[in-house]
Amino acid sequence: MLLDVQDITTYYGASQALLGVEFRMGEGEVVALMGRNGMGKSTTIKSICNLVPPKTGRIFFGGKGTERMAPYKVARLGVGLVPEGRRCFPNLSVHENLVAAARPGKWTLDKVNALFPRLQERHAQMAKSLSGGEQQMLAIGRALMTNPRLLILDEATEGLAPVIRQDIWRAIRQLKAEGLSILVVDKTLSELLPVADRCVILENGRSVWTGVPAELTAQVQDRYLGV
Ligand SMILES: Nc1ncnc2c1ncn2[C@@H]1O[C@H](COP(=O)(O)OP(=O)(O)OP(=O)(O)O)[C@@H](O)[C@H]1O
Repeated sequence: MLLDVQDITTYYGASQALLGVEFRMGEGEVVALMGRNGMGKSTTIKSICNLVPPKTGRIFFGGKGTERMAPYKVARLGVGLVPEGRRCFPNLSVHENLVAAARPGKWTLDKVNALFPRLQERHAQMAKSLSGGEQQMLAIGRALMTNPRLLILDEATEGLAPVIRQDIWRAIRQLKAEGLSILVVDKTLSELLPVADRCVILENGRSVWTGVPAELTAQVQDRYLGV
């Protein structure tokens, strides 16, 4: 078991955002975390990273309980987060952004450059002058440079041009093929479902459905994803 989220509840001040989320991920699995807007997907991710620590429940990463662990320590255990809004260092170059994140492992500068040739072509450019899609690639590249055991992608393709989205989905498929464990939140089901091994659906801060993509019938989609 790589990640074991056990019945967590999470608050923002007095307001409760998660009322009981549980799911597990095995090594090498791609899990799609789904649900309508505001149902708790980002909060679940922030809870896993201890950016907003859960109040009750437990989270184990690689068998280790992460409660009271500082976010950087959770990252060091091997959780690589690409947060919503693709944060990079704006005044560092592409190259500097990537090497600043580096930790030893199979993901090197060369490998990231091969995954995203657009980044290689722009290695000396300041991150702030990249397009939104290129910044997203840089954010993913940075996370990979930490050589994570689990990559978390929160809306990594949102608001990007179609060609760039294709590049990012191609990269995600390649990462899966290489055996990387990925927890992914994304609204494009036509891309997400073929790559997912399993889906976890949240509703009002609770995990309410889990299954393989083939079980995600139109009925289930209507009920929980309501488009
Ligand atoms: N910083 C915050 N302070 C207070 N409440 C918050 C904060 N962030 C999120 N919430 C609330 O927590 C609940 C879950 O939000 P969350 O962002 O986790 O949902 P989500 O499923 O990721 O939605 P979206 O797809 O819209 O990002 C919502 O009711 C939201 O209003």
